Amino acid sequence: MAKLMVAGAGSWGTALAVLMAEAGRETVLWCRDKERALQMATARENARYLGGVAFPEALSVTSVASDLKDAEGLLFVVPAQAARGWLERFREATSGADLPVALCCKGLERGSMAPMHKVLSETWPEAKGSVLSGPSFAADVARGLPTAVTLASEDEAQRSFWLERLSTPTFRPYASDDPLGAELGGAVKNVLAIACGIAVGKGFGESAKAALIARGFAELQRFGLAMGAKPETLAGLSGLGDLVLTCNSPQSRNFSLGMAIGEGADPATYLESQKSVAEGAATAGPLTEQARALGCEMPISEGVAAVIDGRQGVDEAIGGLMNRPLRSEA
Ligand SMILES: NC(=O)C1=CN([C@@H]2O[C@H](COP(=O)(O)OP(=O)(O)OC[C@H]3O[C@@H](n4cnc5c(N)ncnc54)[C@H](OP(=O)(O)O)[C@@H]3O)[C@@H](O)[C@H]2O)C=CC1
Ligand SMILES: O=C(CO)COP(=O)(O)O
Repeated sequence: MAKLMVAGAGSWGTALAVLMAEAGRETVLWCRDKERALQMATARENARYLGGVAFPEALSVTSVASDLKDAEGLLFVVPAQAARGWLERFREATSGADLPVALCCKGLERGSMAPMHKVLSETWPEAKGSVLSGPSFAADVARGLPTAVTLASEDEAQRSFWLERLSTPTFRPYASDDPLGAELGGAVKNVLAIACGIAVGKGFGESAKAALIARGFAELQRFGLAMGAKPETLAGLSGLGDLVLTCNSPQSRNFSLGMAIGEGADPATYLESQKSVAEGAATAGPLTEQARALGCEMPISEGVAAVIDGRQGVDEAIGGLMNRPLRSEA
């Protein structure tokens, strides 16, 4: 089997690269910073984002985008807001090759409101896009803990390509033909995890959190269906599965962001202090903008967007949610 490239040397890209290499697949991890790539290649670990996880022998590191020319597939793990520029660079580096690309980032692009597979088709139309999403903390996957995710593509050949390469004794991808649904679940759950974190940070207790997860899932479904996703995808690993994971653990950066806000932190100041990405913060705006355009009610996500953008304080946003007109649950 030829080698795979993983682009993006944050915690998730590194965990996926380690997973692939541990299973004996020749893997190259691309990092945008030349010096950091050299450091990782020498130290045989990514101390900045995934310290303590040794790089297997089959893993090499590069900062050269054109190394993708020697790869049979790309796992793209760059944060959503930076995806467009890097996809353009990778297309250029491969002269527009029709390469399998699995999109692993979870967010909507600010401005265009586009999901990542749309950004891929606009920037690199020859690429064969798939989506890898689902409940999977990088640290769990890198430690070899059992994990199940969704691998979605409309193209059967692409599903087979990735299922064969991604499955390991501890990592189980399930096939789906609904990349849009798989992507939207991952993008929306990040926004909802911020809301759950806020509730926990405020000390609201488990009942409030359960209510937010259930009403949040109603929002996720409403939005997903309005966008054209399949209901079974939204109720699967990449939707409900990832929502439950992310809304219940401080291991989640989105949940932790919410907790800090609930405890009184200023969102912008907190975000500036973090090296890790909390995708929900940037996705809340485009998500709610798109929802409004579709006439789709998302009051929890609206509250998160207002708090993140500084339009509302936390107490005002919570008051807004609790005082909405009474309605049916459906
Ligand atoms: N961590 C996880 O458990 C999971 C994460 N994901 C998704 O994976 C994606 C990547 O997140 P993750 O690996 O966690 O990231 P981390 O928070 O661990 O690290 C941030 C990464 O983003 C990079 N980055 C920041 N700004 C830019 C930019 N402008 N251009 C290119 N790269 C940039 C950083 O590079 P640098 O160090 O050079 O700044 C670094 O590699 C996200 O969409 C996330 O939602 C999905 C599933 C699980
Ligand atoms: O997507 C994730 C787990 O599936 C990781 O969530 P966070 O980005 O909130 O850490």
